[in-house]
Amino acid sequence: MSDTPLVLAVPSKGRLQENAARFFSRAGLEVVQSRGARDYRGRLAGVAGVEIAFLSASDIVAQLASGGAHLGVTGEDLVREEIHDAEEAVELLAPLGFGHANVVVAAPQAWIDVRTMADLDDVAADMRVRHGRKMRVATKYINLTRQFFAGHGIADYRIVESLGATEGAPATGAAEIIVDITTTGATLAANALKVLDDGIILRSEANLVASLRAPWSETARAAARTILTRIAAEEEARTMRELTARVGTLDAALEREIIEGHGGRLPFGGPDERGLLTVHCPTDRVFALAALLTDNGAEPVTVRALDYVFRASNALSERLFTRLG
Ligand SMILES: Nc1ncnc2c1ncn2[C@@H]1O[C@H](COP(=O)(O)OP(=O)(O)OP(=O)(O)O)[C@@H](O)[C@H]1O
Ligand SMILES: O=P(O)(O)OC[C@H]1O[C@H](OP(=O)(O)OP(=O)(O)O)[C@H](O)[C@@H]1O
Ligand SMILES: [Mg+2]
Repeated sequence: MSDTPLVLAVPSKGRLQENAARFFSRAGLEVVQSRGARDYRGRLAGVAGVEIAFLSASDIVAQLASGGAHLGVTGEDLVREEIHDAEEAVELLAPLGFGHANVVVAAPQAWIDVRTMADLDDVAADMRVRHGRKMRVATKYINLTRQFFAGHGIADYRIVESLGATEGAPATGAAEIIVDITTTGATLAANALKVLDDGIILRSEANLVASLRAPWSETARAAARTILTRIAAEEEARTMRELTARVGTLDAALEREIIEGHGGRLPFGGPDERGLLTVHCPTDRVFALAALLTDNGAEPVTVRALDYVFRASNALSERLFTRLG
């Protein structure tokens, strides 16, 4: 039990596969597929105690919910839809900046008077009173739909479960409206559907998700620490730049301006014995900070991107281990 490996669930198909692979490789985590293995498993090069499970995005959610996987990359939409007690079962450690998609309520464009959920409520009541039947909603997001409609006080409807080509349901007569995921809107447009003005149920993206029900052995915890440390180190490096300049001495006013005025950090403290100062700052503050330094007589100012910034602790690990206790 104390050496139960960490199971890391990685998308093996679909929309998230390529970006997820890129995300791990950027963090220096090389996924190696075991050869000849009977089940679909792999490992992480150079990181002990890790088993990779290659699964679809929705299977990853199921494994995280049951504790069959410790960590995984999957869409928030699937987490919210498929785990009824998501708050207790999992922790969303970090949004990953890819796999963006909205879960939306869409109606036929021909319904020109229907723009909002309130309008939809009128349509539903009307259908019920005048035609004695309920408005049908085609979707695979049954739970998200129920919660959202209830939140808008809409009760006169019936869900028609749809497991593919949901956008076609209004045209075929299987349902009046739909709830589905959309990124570009092209599929909705091709089916003459429109998103209601207040019909965005969830703005989703891929997340790094931890299971709170997995067997968190010492081995699994150590592996998670290694993985999260690399991810955090790459993320910090990617979102900042390092400026170097000879300032001689650093007066208090300039130091305050660097830190408070520009969100800068002095990772190695004040200037070294040669008067060289190293500043880390968010990428969008580089030019302003470089100007500040040259205005204060420091030149030249060099700027570079870094690969990693390793720290003894990071927000991802802290989040996970606080939750695990
Ligand atoms: N345009 C999009 N359409 C659908 N999903 C998207 C889109 N963009 C990002 N995603 C994300 O990708 C996740 C996985 O969707 P995808 O359709 O790729 O799964 P899949 O591996 O094909 O599995 P399935 O066979 O169950 O559809 C979605 O739940 C969502 O979080
Ligand atoms: O807004 P768009 O950019 O046009 O994307 C939306 C489409 O993508 C998804 O389907 P997917 O391709 O994943 O097929 P699936 O339903 O078979 O999983 C979704 O169900 C829509 O059909
Ligand atoms: Mg799909």
